[in-house]
Amino acid sequence: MTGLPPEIRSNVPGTYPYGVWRRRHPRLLAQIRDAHLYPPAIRDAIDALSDETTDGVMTPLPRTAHDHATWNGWGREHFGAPWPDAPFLWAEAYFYRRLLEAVEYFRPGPWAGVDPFDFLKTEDLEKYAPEHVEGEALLLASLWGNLNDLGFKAGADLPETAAVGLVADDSTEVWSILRPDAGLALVVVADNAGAEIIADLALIDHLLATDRARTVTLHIKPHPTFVSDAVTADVHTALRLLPAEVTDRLRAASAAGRFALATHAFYCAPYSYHHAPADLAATFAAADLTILKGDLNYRRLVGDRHWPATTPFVTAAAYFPGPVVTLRTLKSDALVGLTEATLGALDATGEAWRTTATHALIQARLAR
Ligand SMILES: O=P(O)(O)OC[C@@]1(O)O[C@H](CO)[C@@H](O)[C@@H]1O
Repeated sequence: MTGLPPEIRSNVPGTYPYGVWRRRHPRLLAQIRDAHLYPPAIRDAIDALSDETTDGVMTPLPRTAHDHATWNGWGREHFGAPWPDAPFLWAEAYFYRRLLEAVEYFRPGPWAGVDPFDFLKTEDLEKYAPEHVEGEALLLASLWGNLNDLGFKAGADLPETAAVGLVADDSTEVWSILRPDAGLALVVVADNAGAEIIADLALIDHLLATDRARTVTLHIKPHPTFVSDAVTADVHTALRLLPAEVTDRLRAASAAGRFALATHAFYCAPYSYHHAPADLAATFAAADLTILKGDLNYRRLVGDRHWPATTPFVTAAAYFPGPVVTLRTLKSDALVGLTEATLGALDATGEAWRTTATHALIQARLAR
């Protein structure tokens, strides 16, 4: 892509993405290895991935992988070099694909289709306490639900700081188009399972019940990735935990064709939405509004790049095929749309406010 700032890479010691490769991923891999009855071959494959990603060079998927050719094409320029030298977004997406290979997720046998992150999702849900939220607060509940990111928590190097506040807030504009009886066709691109998808479903129910939305399509991941990203099974788990009346309305909306799940292989591809394939771009273009949830979707929306944080959001999101709003807690470096005053005040705190999920944002580009 021309005219965009340089991509964020993870090869600079002391930076946030550097720590993801040095600390978060090795810890996560060891947890996954030890939580399952994996045979020695799988345990060794997980350990080999840990060694490769920390001190080795990136290697391709085996020829037996169904998507070997696709990843080979995408990865040609990165294979043979240390993992942190590749763009951070690229390398993380490939890391999660390689993990599924190590645990034989796509291979016929006892581990086929077994979500390697399920034990973390289950453990987390045991702590879930339902909250009663109504009206416009549902948007904020869905936003802060994004704290429920188990990949992020696997870092375990988080400060015990409570949520502080919004660094940008376009919610008034968003509610002005999400008005009662607006009858919009919405796409919601989900992020995490557990408390986040539960809050998303509660918001979706409200939008459908008030006919703000005529239809909602909830886009989820085609297979497990980024630890807690929601797949179909996680939506079904969430339906069991929502109040019965919400679940009943969502089931009725689904039966009536007003609420549907969708997915796309591109959601696990290592690229920003600038590279969305034509069919997915057409889906975004056809929607009256796309709601993108979470940090990773934000990085994929604006591009995981060294943007000056005061770049207007509408400039960074200008290319997106239709009206878009992003609900994100700040867990990585990419950031646009701040005023000079906000940026100055946050930087003056001396805190790692961009990457510790203490802050969040609601940014929208509603014009076509
Ligand atoms: O998309 P989410 O769940 O909000 O966050 C994804 C995430 O955990 O992955 C990256 C680091 O590995 C960061 O972008 C972020 O912390």
